[in-house]
Amino acid sequence: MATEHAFAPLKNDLLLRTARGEKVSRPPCWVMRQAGRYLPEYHEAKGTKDFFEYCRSPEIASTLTLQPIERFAGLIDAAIIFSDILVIPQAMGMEVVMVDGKGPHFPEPLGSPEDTQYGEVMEREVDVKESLDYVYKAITLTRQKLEGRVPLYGFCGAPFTLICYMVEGGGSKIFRQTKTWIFRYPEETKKLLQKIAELCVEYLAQQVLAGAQIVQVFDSWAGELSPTSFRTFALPYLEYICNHLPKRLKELDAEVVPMVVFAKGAWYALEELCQTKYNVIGLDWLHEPKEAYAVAQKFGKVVQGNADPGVLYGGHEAITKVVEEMISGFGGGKQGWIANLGHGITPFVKPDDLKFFFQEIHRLSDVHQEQAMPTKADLAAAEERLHQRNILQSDW
Ligand SMILES: Cc1c2[nH]c(c1CCC(=O)O)Cc1[nH]c(c(CCC(=O)O)c1C)Cc1[nH]c(c(CCC(=O)O)c1C)Cc1[nH]c(c(C)c1CCC(=O)O)C2
Repeated sequence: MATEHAFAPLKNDLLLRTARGEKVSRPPCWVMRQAGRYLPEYHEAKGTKDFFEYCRSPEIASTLTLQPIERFAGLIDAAIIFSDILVIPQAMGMEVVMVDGKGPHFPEPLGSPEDTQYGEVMEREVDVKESLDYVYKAITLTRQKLEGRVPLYGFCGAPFTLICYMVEGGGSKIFRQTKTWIFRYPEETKKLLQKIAELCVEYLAQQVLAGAQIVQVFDSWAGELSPTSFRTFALPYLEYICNHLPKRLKELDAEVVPMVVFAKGAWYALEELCQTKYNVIGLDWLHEPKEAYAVAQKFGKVVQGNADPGVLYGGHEAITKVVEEMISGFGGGKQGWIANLGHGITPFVKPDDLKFFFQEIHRLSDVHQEQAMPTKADLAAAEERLHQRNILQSDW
């Protein structure tokens, strides 16, 4: 095993054990975007600096990563490195700025494959090991500062979601450019997706070498695709990543860590995602916990999610109800479930309401009687419902 860095032993291994499918005493929890704008200490640390400037500073990135770990000490079971999915397009030579209150902006998005820019991007040699060195340094420093309190997630954006940003130039409502690319230029789109998938493998491998203990691939825009388009432009590249990362890690003499996939909005692809080599399948709140859990159990997969992030605006009673539904739906919470929101935490949430969400996960999983695992009849019923929904979807 590569011993490039010596880190303190892990004191809380609930999440890694759950990700590997083991039984645990309670469900591990964390939330996507847990280091972010809802935290007053985030704004304090950030000052007036540019977003990507503090992503590039290992000292600042590690400080921000640790903020929720310190605030929610004893309640939270994982850290996620403070960075952004758009560092890959940056490594590919594209300029990305973060506009306050608006989100990411590419001053020169990728034009059509008929432009010379496409050829340039395709031919450019990209060295993610060198150009994203600051991310690996931030990971190593964060592991040192964590002193084994909780494990650290590394992450990247999925190829499809990354090309959405690269061609749209930012967020979008109608995805005009993305849809033009996939429907008008499918072959060129696939070549670009493949190039990005290869970069993702190397980028995640380097994150693990630097100290990431689990990795997550965010396909945040998957839900913009039809099931057929998802199978053509998203799934094969998600699969490329999970099929190649373990091999690359072995080559580098690094530990093969658990892999998480989060394809937001792709509820129709749950079974297909369960058939990949990802260990954990991230769920958004379009999934009914009980139904998704039964499907995942059938394939021996762990799930992560899936409360509607909006419940954190709804006060204690609403939070308790959603947590109850998750715990009973996800088999009692002692195996096969990492508690999380169904997408990133949103601005304006009161940190104490997130704290209450975590406390309720601890409290209710403790009082919850050990549940029987789903029966064969439960599994068959869940499968039937899923097929019904797929049939309905293809009729639309
Ligand atoms: C789509 C996406 C992006 N970035 C990311 C995704 C995938 C997850 C998802 O779907 O939400 C991933 C991401 N971005 C950030 C993290 C940090 C780690 C964490 O706490 O989860 C992670 C895991 C920091 C961030 N990334 C961003 C902020 C806010 C920056 C600020 O205004 O201070 C943070 C803390 C900015 C960002 N970055 C991005 C957008 C669309 C925005 C603006 C909108 C928003 O803020 O929610 C791209």
